[in-house]
Amino acid sequence: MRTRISKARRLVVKVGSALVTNNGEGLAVEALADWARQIAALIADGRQVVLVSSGAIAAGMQRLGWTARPQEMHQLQAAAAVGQMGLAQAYESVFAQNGLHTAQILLTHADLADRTRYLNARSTLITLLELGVVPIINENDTVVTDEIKFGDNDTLGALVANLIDAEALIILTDQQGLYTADPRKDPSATLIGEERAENTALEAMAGGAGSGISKGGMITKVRAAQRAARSGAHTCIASGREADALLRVTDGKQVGTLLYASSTPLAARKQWLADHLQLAGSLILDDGAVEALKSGKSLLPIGVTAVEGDFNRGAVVACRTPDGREIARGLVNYAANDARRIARHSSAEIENTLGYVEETELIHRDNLVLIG
Ligand SMILES: Nc1ncnc2c1ncn2[C@@H]1O[C@H](COP(=O)(O)OP(=O)(O)O)[C@@H](O)[C@H]1O
Ligand SMILES: N[C@@H](CCC(=O)OP(=O)(O)O)C(=O)O
Repeated sequence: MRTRISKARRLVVKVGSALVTNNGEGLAVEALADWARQIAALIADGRQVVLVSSGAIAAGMQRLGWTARPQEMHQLQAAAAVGQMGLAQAYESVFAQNGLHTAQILLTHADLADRTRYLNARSTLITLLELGVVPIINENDTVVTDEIKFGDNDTLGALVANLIDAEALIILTDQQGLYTADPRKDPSATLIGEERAENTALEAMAGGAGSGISKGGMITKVRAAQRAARSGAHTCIASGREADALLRVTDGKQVGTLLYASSTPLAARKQWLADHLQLAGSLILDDGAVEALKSGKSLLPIGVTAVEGDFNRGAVVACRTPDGREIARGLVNYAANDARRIARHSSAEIENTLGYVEETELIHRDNLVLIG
């Protein structure tokens, strides 16, 4: 089972507030430097890593000299804005020592719920990974209200894993992994080695946060693993204080708790598309494009003869034969009006026609599933 995680090429690593800020005492620069060293080794090994880091509020509180976490939203937001500066500076510097660039990405729930913004965030992250940059993500605490909040970064980590089709989510925390009960409260609790992420019995074992500065606790980590599994990612919950934790987990060693997914990211993505009920429109293909799709290729604008409906970039649309039969469906890279303008044109003509190029394909083959 552990070999599944050792094979992962694209990883999301999440580090919690308690670890990042030495239990709220200030940024744990040595710990950050140690994760940067391990992440650099993973990248040198040909892997891609996104880091989701908490700690802005705790670091901000420390900088402002506040000893208790404030209740009021605007004070938390102010602390996060102050702390995020320190967090970004510290990461920039520890990754630079390993010859790596970092990129700061602050997200809200609304960014991932909106199809267009979702695709934009996905493209940006994947571009950064291909450039060998380490994206460092946190919730955009300054603008969040309850409706657009992830609330905890375990959920954010899982959504990022969904977003970029990561094969693994590694959650580093202040415990060795998931225990049968909260070890702070029940000394007889034992560590779970591995379990299917979808096993709902896990939720009953997991409790809330362990310290005043953290948000989620173990329950959000278990739910994050379930969410990550939906897009085919395995989750490992491990101690961020253990030497070489990231390297050992990705080497397939028995570290922490492995909550494994039952399908692969690509299979899960295609299943999600196949199950999609609401189609926002249709693309009518010529015979050549029908054949291309059947042989596993992407859909290029040149093979589309007509565009039906009104949809945005990122919508799920049907691909139909000239006589109207649905043969595939997928996530479209251009809004309906732009798709109409580039239909029947070669990909090289997209820029002249629209004045910009989003992607050379109308639908990429990873975002396309054959029907019937
Ligand atoms: N079943 C469990 N196994 C391990 N830890 C648990 C469990 N239930 C609750 N916890 C608590 O969850 C804490 C980790 O979550 P949290 O405090 O949110 O940390 P982080 O900042 O890393 O997200 C642990 O310190 C522990 O007290
Ligand atoms: N965005 C917040 C993260 C809060 C949070 O989820 O913390 P944790 O439970 O420690 O992962 C911050 O940076 O302080």
